[in-house]
Amino acid sequence: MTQDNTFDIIIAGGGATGCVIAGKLAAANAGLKVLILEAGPHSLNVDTHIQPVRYISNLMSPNKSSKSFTLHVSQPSEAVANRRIVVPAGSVLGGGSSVNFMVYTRAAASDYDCWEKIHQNPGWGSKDLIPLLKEIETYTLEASLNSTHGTNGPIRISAPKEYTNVATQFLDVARHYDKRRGVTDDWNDFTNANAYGPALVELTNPFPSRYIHDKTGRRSDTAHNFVYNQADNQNLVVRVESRVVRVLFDGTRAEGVEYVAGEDKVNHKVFASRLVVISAGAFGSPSILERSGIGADEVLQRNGIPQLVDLPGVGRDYNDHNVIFTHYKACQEAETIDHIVYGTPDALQSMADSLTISDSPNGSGLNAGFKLRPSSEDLQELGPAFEKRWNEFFASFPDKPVILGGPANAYTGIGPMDPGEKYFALLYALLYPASTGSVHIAHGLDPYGPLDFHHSYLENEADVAVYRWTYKHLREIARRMGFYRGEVLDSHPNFSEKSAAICKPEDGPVDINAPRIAYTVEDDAAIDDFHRRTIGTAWHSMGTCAMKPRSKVGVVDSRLNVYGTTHLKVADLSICPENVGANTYNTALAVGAKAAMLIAEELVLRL
Ligand SMILES: Cc1cc2nc3c(=O)[nH]c(=O)nc-3n(C[C@H](O)[C@H](O)[C@H](O)COP(=O)(O)OP(=O)(O)OC[C@H]3O[C@@H](n4cnc5c(N)ncnc54)[C@H](O)[C@@H]3O)c2cc1C
Repeated sequence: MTQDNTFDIIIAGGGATGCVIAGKLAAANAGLKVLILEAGPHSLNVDTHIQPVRYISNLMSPNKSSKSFTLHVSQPSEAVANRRIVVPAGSVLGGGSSVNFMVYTRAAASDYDCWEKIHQNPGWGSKDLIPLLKEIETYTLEASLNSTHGTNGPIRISAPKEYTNVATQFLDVARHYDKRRGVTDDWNDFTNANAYGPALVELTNPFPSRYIHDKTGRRSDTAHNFVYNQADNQNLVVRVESRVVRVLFDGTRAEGVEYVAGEDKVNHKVFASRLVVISAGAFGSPSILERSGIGADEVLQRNGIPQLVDLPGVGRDYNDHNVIFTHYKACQEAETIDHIVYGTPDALQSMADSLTISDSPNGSGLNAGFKLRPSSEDLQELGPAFEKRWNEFFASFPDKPVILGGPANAYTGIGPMDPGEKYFALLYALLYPASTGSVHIAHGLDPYGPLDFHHSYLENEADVAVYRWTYKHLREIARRMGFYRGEVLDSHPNFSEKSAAICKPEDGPVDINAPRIAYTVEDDAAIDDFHRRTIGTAWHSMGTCAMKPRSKVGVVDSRLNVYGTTHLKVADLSICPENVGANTYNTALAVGAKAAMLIAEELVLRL
């Protein structure tokens, strides 16, 4: 063991959460030796990571598997028409924060309160986490600054100062068609859960606000804002392209980790005198635990790994937000970003400067959105399949939306586009899927081996019912929009030719007061079938090392300690004991800040 191989703290995984933990602790404690081991490459000043405009082309690039993403391929499932679903996870310093869509939404306060009260985690309620989230951000949208937003943190949130006409038209129709809900000026105060938002310039707090620096136009990731900004701190060490195999133990005390690095995959060992923190995300963290002998008996036996701690919760309760995209044809007046989504590298380069500035309306392609809860009338339509779920999970928590989504100013499907045509998409993501899946290792100690991954999308009829209701509701809004020219057939249900719901090209919209389309039982089956054939990930994986009592099959306690071990914590979205009603980067920031606090308390460090 050489001096170079001993650190105070080792962070296994330099993603959204890991960079916050490492950066905060290193910045406040000059002598503290912190090592980040990250499976992916550096992101320092790399265009595809810092220029917001490149996020879609980066994700859609055929080379995405090579560097900054790991593609997790699920087992086929009947509930999704026997497809295997691919879930890309960021694999680069900054993790998801360096590749994500930068959409800024925040959870419901009751999400964290349930973590605290129902799942018995003192210190994790909204009263504890909201102040941390306030501290971490600088929210640059002026007039609507409410008490939950911060003004002095490293993560800068901005909003476009102009909007595409697709966004404004969507919201205009929504506010006139769906008068019950209306348009709000702050989605992100932890309470607002049933409205469209807003994109109309007289309103002050547009949705989605973005994790984009208001002055530089750069992505607000955790790699640059917590780690690369400390380049002169010799005690904060980052080793990239270094994949952690397992934790090394002295008895049940974590004393270091084994990892492989470089083209030749050379094996290394490093040691932590004070703490090992696993922060490798919802796929990586349970895998590292299982390779370390911590997990369910049968999983470890299948992989020939001797058991150190019997912890059957490892890899269970995989959760995600899944998403559906429907596409509509638009007339030529619609402002879309198809040229960006499908742009050549040269075209992207020439647009990059102007499109990274915060004034750009088109930088993200998402300028409006909604968080919706069904009304009592809607609940009738949703029927018995959703009733139990509603009563048990949603009814007592008015801040929990059921579905989140919005219009995207582009064709984001995989089928051919007609050259010269314009499109918009309506996307909708289920926020608290009722069914949960699992992630386990399947190749022994091989850290590159594909995982045994079950997503569980649409395995519960309650989830199927919510999607069916949402499809119908959004189609009514789309067909009232002035730009609407009919549905793109291969991204809608295959209704029978005789159906009143059949999709076809149209010359223009229907009247705002037109009757709703009447769907038959066969039509409903076609909608469900469409959802099963097309549902995909919303890139929000979590829950596989849940913070719950051990008796309730938890993996870590409320101080993030792995049960049955010492000097070992897990800190990333794998610890979420239950889903949140928003995009998940914000919750990763909360977990990072809270973990840094807990570690500082225990190791008597400054923060
Ligand atoms: C394509 C995409 C779009 C998204 N869009 C949005 C959005 O618009 N808004 C939003 O709020 N959220 C969004 N998210 C979600 C958000 O980015 C994630 O929820 C968040 O990054 C999760 O943080 P984490 O720390 O749990 O994991 P990650 O950020 O995934 O970090 C885990 C890190 O661990 C590394 N790792 C894994 N295994 C190992 C190993 N064995 N050894 C070493 N390192 C390892 C990975 O390479 C990765 O860097 C998106 C995510 C993706 C992937």
